[in-house]
This record gives sequence, C-alpha cells and structure tokens, in this order.
Amino acid sequence: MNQVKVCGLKYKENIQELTSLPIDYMGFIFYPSSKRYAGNLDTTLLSDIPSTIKKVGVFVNAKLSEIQDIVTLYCLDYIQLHGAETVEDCNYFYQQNIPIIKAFAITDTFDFKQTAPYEKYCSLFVFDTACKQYGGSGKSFDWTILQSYNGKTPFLLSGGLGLQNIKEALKITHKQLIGFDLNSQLETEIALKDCKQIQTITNIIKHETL
Ligand SMILES: O=C(O)c1ccccc1NCC(=O)[C@H](O)[C@H](O)COP(=O)(O)O
Repeated sequence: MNQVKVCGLKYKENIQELTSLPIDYMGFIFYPSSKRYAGNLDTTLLSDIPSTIKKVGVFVNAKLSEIQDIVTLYCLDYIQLHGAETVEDCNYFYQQNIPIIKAFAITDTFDFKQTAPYEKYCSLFVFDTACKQYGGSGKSFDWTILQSYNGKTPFLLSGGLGLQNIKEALKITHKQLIGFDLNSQLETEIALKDCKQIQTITNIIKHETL
C-alpha cells in the first residue's frame, strides 16, 4: 500500500484543489505555535472533504480535553500526537475509539523499543526527523535506522520528503512501511502546497512498488 499523507494545510482553495488528487490523508496542524496552524478553518471546509481522504488533526502536547473538542468540531478521522504524549494519553483516546497516529522524533540514536508500549493503542506511527519545532523541519533522517524497528504497527515515513528524494525513499524495504508523509518540500510558501508537484509525487508513490 503506497499511502500518501499531505500535512500542514490551511488555505481554503488549496485544500479544495487537493481533494481531486488520490491522496489518503490530509493533515491539519492544531498546534498554535506552528506557522501551519489550521485552528481558524471553517468546519464546513473540512466536512466537504471526500471520505476517501482521512482528516488528521496534528497536536503537540495539547490538553486532552482540547484535542477531544477539536475532534468533535472538525469530525476528524485520526489524531496525530506529535509531541511527548504518553501511553496513558493514547489509552485515553483509544477508550473513546478515536484512531491515533503517534509520531516519533527520530535521531541517529533513537531506540525503537520506545514505540512498543504504544502499539496497543495506535493505528499507525509516523517516523519524523527530530527538530526543535516538533515537525515541518524539511529535513530527512538517516533511513538506515528504520531497520531497527521490528514492531507490528505500520508506519508512514516523514521528514523532508519531496521530488528530490522520493525515489530513494521508495527503495526502502520494510514490511511495516505503508506510505509517506509530505509537507514543506512541496510548498510554494509556508502551508501553501504546490498541487502540481503533489500530483507528480503522488503518481510516483502510487505507481512504484514499496
Ligand atoms: O508542519 C508543521 O508545522 C508541524 C509543526 C509542529 C508539529 C508537527 C508539524 N507537522 C507534522 C507533520 O506530520 C509533517 O508532515 C512532518 O513533520 C514532516 O514535515 P517536513 O519535514 O516538512 O516534510
């Protein structure tokens, strides 16, 4: 499965244009410190997104009640927890049948054993490049470290993916790698996605074999 997640959207026409592409997830950042903050979007804009595209709310160390309110307001399909959220936090949402994507900040010394306790509660992991601002770094990490991940939860590869490196990324062989998370490398300005480039990269991802 060559899944595509496009993350960090916040402009109406841009979101509407992207809905015509065969992408699998759209990510909306509900972290107020991000320049891609989407918390002011009209709820009807998200409700018009076709159900084939899953709506993901991205949160960083937010209050659990706040996350819950936003899930309800925007009818989100998934929450992506992109900070230091605990296994207990994940359990809280798991009990409420809210599907969870847990993001991990990958460094050269990352110990994938940390992911094991999250497996029970999470539908998906995102392995992203560690950076000060939590996400959207535009940088990739050393993908060879992925071979140390031997968990059962599928993951999306994230961090600095674009047309310049997607063919290399598609050469990664890992049975839990199910797709790619795209963001700043496909923007013409912060949060404004280049739809043509997204179309091109989606074609590459969907038509190459993982
Ligand atoms: O994109 C942001 O501004 C952001 C800020 C804080 C937390 C998460 C954020 N993005 C989440 C994502 O899933 C990004 O797609 C991921 O970090 C990869 O971004 P990039 O390196 O720009 O491809």
